[in-house]
Amino acid sequence: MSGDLVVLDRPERLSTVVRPTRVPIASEGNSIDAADSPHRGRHGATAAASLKASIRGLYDLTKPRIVMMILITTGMSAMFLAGTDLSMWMMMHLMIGTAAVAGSASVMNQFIEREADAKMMRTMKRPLPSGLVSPGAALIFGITIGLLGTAYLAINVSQSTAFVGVATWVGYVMLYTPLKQKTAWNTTVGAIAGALPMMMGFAAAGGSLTDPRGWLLVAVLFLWQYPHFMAIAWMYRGQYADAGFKMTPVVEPTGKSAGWQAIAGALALPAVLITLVLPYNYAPLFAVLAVAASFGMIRSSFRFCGSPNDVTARQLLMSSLVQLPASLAVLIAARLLG
Ligand code: HEM
Ligand SMILES: CC(C)=CCC/C(C)=C/CC/C(C)=C/COP(=O)(O)OP(=O)(O)O
Repeated sequence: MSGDLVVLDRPERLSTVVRPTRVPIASEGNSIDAADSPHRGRHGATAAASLKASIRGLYDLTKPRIVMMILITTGMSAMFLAGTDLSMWMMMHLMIGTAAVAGSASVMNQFIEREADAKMMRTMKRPLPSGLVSPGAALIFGITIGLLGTAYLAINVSQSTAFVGVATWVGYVMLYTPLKQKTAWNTTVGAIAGALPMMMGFAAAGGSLTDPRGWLLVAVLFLWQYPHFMAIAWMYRGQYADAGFKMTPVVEPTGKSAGWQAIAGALALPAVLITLVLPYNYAPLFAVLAVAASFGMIRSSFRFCGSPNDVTARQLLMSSLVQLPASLAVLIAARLLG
């Protein structure tokens, strides 16, 4: 999910073990052989550098940027329900537990996709295809932080939060990830997994899993992912096809289907936002703000659908990255000021 830097490397450098003799330049996600290093012979320094690089590789496997985005959306959802009653201790526990479970999901996703990731320029520098981390180490790490994170949420936040976390993990790792190679419907399943952390935040703030407000919050993030991901899927359609991923623009190359899906998500989103702000004071004002926050992404979706190309797709991706924080800000403002 992240926009990894692509540094040239040989994809045939696939490895099944962490290579103790290689000193990777972790910041570049690249690596060089110890034999090339001027520090050859300084075993302590070499071992320390190798350990540091392996730790950095495990950290990168968690996809820290998507974890950060998930934490922001989860936290905003909790804030929307709790308002000024929000407990900072609860938030801290929610962030720690959710980061571990979401990080685990990303590690497992890359463990399963390590061969496909080696075929895409966008992902071939990741820790598994580049050989920085062994599949065995990734598997143990992913399972360990997933179990610890789930237990942490159940003990320190609530059992319902932990339950939704597990459902999200299963949806992402066991459904979305294998479906990417089978059907373009994978995006719908991935969007459900991407949106469920909203329900984790809602449940953490004391919300019931049957409260429609929680599901409206889930719907916000679910719908947003269509324009967000259709733009990305168009830009990387060649790489996705090479890696065997059946994204919409791969199976329907005109881009029209991707365009219509982007439009549908972009248009439905403000309707859900308006429904959420209706109960609060100044609802008409916040409804107008919700439409204003959505306008750029709606316009970009129509432009993309009318003429699917790399420029309109990039504009759509950019507008999606503005639209999400703007929408969340409108919701929080309605809750706190309305
Ligand atoms: C079906 C679900 C999703 C898919 C398949 C997806 C995929 C991606 C991909 C491949 C990129 C990299 C684009 C590039 O390299 O140019 C990206 C970027 C991004 N995504 Fe998503 N995403 C999804 C859901 C989400 C969700 C739920 C969030 C927020 C909670 C999110 C936030 C972002 C952000 C902020 C970026 C830009 C920064 C970055 O590259 O890390 N995405 N997404
Ligand atoms: C709390 C918890 C368990 C959260 C996990 C949910 C999660 C990580 C959602 C991310 C959304 C998503 C489908 C991203 C794309 O992955 P991708 O595999 O298509 O991205 P890639 O091609 O960059 O690997």
